[in-house]
Order: sequence, then structure tokens, then C-alpha cells
Amino acid sequence: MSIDPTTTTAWQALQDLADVFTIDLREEFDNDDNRVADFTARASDLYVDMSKSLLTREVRDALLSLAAECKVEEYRDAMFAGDKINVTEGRSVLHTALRRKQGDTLTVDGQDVIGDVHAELDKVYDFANRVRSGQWRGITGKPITHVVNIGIGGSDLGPKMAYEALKPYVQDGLECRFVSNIDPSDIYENTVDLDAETTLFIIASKTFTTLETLTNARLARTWLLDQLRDQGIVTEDSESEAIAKHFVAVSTALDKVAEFGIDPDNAFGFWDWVGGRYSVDSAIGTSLVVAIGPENFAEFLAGFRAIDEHFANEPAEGNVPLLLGLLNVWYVNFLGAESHAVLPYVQYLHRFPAYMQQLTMESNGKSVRSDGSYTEYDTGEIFWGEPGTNGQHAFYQLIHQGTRLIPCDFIAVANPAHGLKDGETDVHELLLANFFAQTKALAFGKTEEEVRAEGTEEKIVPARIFEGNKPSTSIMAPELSPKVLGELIALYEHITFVEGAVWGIDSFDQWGVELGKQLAKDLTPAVAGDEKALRETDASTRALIDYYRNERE
Ligand SMILES: O=P(O)(O)OC[C@H]1O[C@H](O)[C@H](O)[C@@H](O)[C@@H]1O
Repeated sequence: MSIDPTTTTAWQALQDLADVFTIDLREEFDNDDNRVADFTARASDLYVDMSKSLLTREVRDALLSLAAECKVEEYRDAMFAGDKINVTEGRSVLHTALRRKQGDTLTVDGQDVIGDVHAELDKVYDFANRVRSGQWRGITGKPITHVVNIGIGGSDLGPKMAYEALKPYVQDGLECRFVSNIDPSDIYENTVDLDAETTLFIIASKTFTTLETLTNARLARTWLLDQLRDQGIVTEDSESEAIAKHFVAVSTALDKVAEFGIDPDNAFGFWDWVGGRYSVDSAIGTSLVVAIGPENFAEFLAGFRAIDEHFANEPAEGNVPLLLGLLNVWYVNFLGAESHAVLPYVQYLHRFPAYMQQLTMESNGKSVRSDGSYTEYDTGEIFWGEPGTNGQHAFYQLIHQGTRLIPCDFIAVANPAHGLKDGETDVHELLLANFFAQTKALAFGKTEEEVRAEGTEEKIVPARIFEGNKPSTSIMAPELSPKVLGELIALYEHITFVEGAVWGIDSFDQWGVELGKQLAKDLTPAVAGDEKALRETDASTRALIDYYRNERE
């Protein structure tokens, strides 16, 4: 039975607090010298300032009581131990095992999970070293210069986001590309300028059944063989050799990989206890390992591990993922927030918000609890964002002066990857000044008196007032290293976990993606012109397909 959080004493206490809740962050800062220290915590390399949140100590205490009543810590321990907490799929949830140290032990269903993880990791490392050193060669004996990862969802967003984030660590002469969309323009644009002789495809799919990935994998195979045939390099007899040298796969379904024609020796596995959106640190990250090398990847894993250990062991009062997850619950269920902005002031993190969307929204976009009963409270806020300062010139207007409550996470690092100067000015400092200015403007605003005191024309005074008390959390780290990136990802994984645990939902299934997949399959014949299939569908869909068929040249 999942706990209905609304039946807890803490929920009622929070509701009572929310009913009369007001906060003036200016006053809080003026009257409370300890606010910053008290609402700031560290987790490994991450410095997390929650002082500009809509939090009082009373609310925080009530939130911690809510976590206790909802047994969040027990549930966390069950996850780490490998209990089958993904109840609708009957699976353990063990992405944390992917980053445990060699020599640790964890036995699940009689299997040494950590031993398996390291055996597979060694295979991936060995493969990556061979590609990086030029020992792995294409069919004509040339080393690989381009790696194309074909995958979608968790088999794309994580590796791509991390590759973009860690560009400064990518080996010279190697480039990774990522093809995900079934829109054929995606694979076209990503292969049009490539030389088949020096291109290696990684087909990444947990299930190895995903329509987009298998279609793109077949298109890639055709592209490769056509190019090599046209150049007289490959004949029918040497096709399988070409595939072996230019295709590897990552999957939990190694039998399906073999069916596709990829040599099982060139396949890397993982396990059904790793959810797709939690898989960047499994063999799904193979393209990243090739790009940044095993040593950097090991550092990336160390970052995850540091936050896992913090989440598992830090007492509740200083446990950052726990506090941030609970803070989100406060915003969603008691203050009515519907969305949450993630704003990295690090250009290399430009895909981080997109990655976060799958992590958070596929995990917590649920309206039934694990036992099948309906949630009669909101779950799963909408995560969105863009890097700063770009967003400032686009949507920040709504955050500052709109009618909605949008909690924001600002992320920045002290040391830039490229310390460029504009004359005497360190440009990274301009970036950081913007970060600090935004969180300050959101929290403290600008009063009517202040606007007037600037000599503002009376009729536009209201338009120039900033209410303030717009919440933000600031997350800083020394630099965007592989370790820090691992820490950031693990932080949000566990924030997501905490929210799901309070809401009593299964954050590890994703049944909501199935219906559309099934209908797409059913509609394919109608789109292709099958009259009977067309007649069987609804009037709107039929009209759309008619429009398509009439317009298509
Ligand atoms: O890795 P695959 O099995 O190809 O799945 C790719 C993605 O598609 C599914 O529809 C799920 O929504 C995602 O969680 C998953 O990451």
C-alpha cells in the first residue's frame, strides 16, 4: 500500500502553514543574520544556496516531518538495496549500482550486481581505448574519426547532453554525433558530410525494439554499405565484415542485437534494473567514453557516487537532494507552482534542461500511486529552461513580472573552461554578475517607492515594479569537470526520487508513452494509403491523413 501523503499529520500542518503563508525575503534577510548559513548546504563539490527560496524554518521542519511520515528514507534505502520498488514492472531500481566501486558487493536475485557492472565497464573501456588509439580500424584500415550514436530518449539525451557538457575533454580528432528523431532529416544531416570508412555507429537501445532507433540503424547500415559499394570497397561477401567494423550496439537485449546483424562481441550490455532515463552512466554512455576516455568517465562516475553517498548517509537537515525534493513538493502542492525552470549559466550545459525534462517528467508525470489508487494532489511539475544569459532576453520577463510562480534553479561554476578577456574584463565575471543579479532581482525586487525615486513617469510606475519574493536556488561548483557533471545529474536523479517518494508514485515506469507508440503502428498503413485502415480511424485523423495524401508530391 502506498502512503497517501495527504493523510499525514505533516501534510495537514503544511496546508495550515500554506493557508496563511506570506514571506518577504527582504525582511527575512534584514532580520535574520543566519538565514544564508542555515539555508545553504554542501554536497561533495556542490554549494547549494536555498536562502532565496520561499522557505521558513517552520516550513522546512514540516517538510522534513512529511518525508519521515512518507518513509522517504526507508524507500531510499530500499532503492539502494535493490528491492523491487519499480512495482508496475516488477524491477529493482539500481542506477546507483552503476557507480559503486569495484570490490563492493550487492547481490540481487542471486547475482553479484557490482561485479557485473565492472565487467561490462571494462569491456566498454577496452573498446573506447581501441577507438581512441586508432587500433580499432574501419574496413579499409583507417582509424575512426566520427562516432554516430543512434538512440532516442534515455539512449540519446544523456550521452548527448554529457558530450556537449564535456566538450573540452573530448579527444582531438574525434567527433560524436547523435541521431534520434525518426524524421529522416536527422540522420541525413548527421551523415551527409561523413566518410563511411572512418565512421562508427553505436546503436543504443535498452529494449532494441524502438521504432526510431531501429529504423535509423537500418538507414545507417544502408548509407554505409551504399557508400562503400559505390567506392568498390565492399562486395556482397564483405558486407558483414563492414558491419562488424562500423557498428557496435548497446542494449539489455543482446539476442535482438544479434538478430539485427551486429556481432555480439561488439555489443555492450546493461540490465533491466537501469531505467532508460537513468542510464547515461551505464554502457549507454559508450559514445561519451570514446569521446572523453575511460579516466574521465571514471571521474564522471565518481561524481555520481559522491552524491549517492551524500543522499544515503547525510542526516535529513543537511541532505541536499532530500531538501530540494521537499522544497519542490512545497512549491507544487502548497504554493501552486506548475513549472520549474532550470537555468544553467554554463553554455556547455545547454542540453541539461532537455535531459532534465525526461528525467523528471517521465519519472513523476503520474496520476496513480504505486498501488493503483488515484493521486488527488498534483504531481510532476513541468521542467524547462535554457542557458543564461540567453533566457534573460527571452522568457525571464514572465518569471520576474508574470502572474505565475516559477521556482528557478540557477547553476554556475567558478572556473570557466575558456577564460577569455574583453580588454581588462574577465568575461566569465560578466556571466556570473548576471547570474547573481537575476537571483537578487527575483528575490528582492524593486518597490514602488524605489521606482518613483528614480523619477519614473507616474503612469508607468506599476509596470516597472518588481514584486520580488520569486524563489530561486543557486547551485555552484568549482568547474564543470566530469565529476561535477556526475554530481549534478545524481543530484537531480535523487531530487526526482524524493518527490516521487512523497507522492507515492512509481517514478520508474513510463506507461504513458505506450499508447502513442501503439497507435503510430496501427496508423502506418492508413498513412501509406490503406483505405480500410483509413476508414477505421476517427474523422479528424482521417481528414489529417487525407490532407497529407493530397499534398504529398
Ligand atoms: O533505449 P530504448 O529501449 O530504445 O528506449 C528509448 C526511450 O523510449 C521509450 O519510449 C521511453 O519513453 C524512454 O524511457 C526510453 O529511454
